[in-house]
Amino acid sequence: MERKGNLIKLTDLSSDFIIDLKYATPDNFTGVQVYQSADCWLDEHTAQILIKAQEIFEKDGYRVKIWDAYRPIRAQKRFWEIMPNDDFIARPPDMTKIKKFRPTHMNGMCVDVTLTDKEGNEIEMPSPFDIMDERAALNYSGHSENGRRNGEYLKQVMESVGFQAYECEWWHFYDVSTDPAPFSDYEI
Ligand SMILES: C[C@@H](N)C(=O)N[C@H](C)C(=O)O
Ligand SMILES: [Zn+2]
Repeated sequence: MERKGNLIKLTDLSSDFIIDLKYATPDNFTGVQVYQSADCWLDEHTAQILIKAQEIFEKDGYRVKIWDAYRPIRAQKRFWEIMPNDDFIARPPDMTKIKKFRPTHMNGMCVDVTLTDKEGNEIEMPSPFDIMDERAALNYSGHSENGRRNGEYLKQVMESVGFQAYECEWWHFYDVSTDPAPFSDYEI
């Protein structure tokens, strides 16, 4: 199995996911392709609990689509330059000073996900991905009933396996059930 530090390629563990990394295409808030490849790298523990979630979703008739997983520090810096807003972008670290790590995309311990039906059609969710305003929050009052219910179901299953939802972005989940790995800057 190919590895980069704590990271593994999700497709080496499972072929059940729909991998659609938005930052490997120009179809994202930056308007340009940021990653060189569409390979989905994750911390190994994070991948294992995501597979547990996927098994639950599959029993309920859904598939998991992944919009983002491991994100190198260099990409996080680019995102922050474009959108320096703590609600929607994690502040890039000063790696010369950092002493304690936490789950982020920069150690492959966060995922941005949605759900599809068995045929791969996205189901209705609270908002489009990376909308970066109050509509991204699951508790925004203007969502459709169906979108809100599906967002709550996504959150409930993800939290049942060891992720924590992020209140400002319904699609973003932290692996809070293991020790955080160091951030890294592998080219992907
Ligand atoms: C940029 C967005 N998809 C995202 O992942 N935001 C969180 C807060 C992050 O940058 O870690
Ligand atoms: Zn995210």
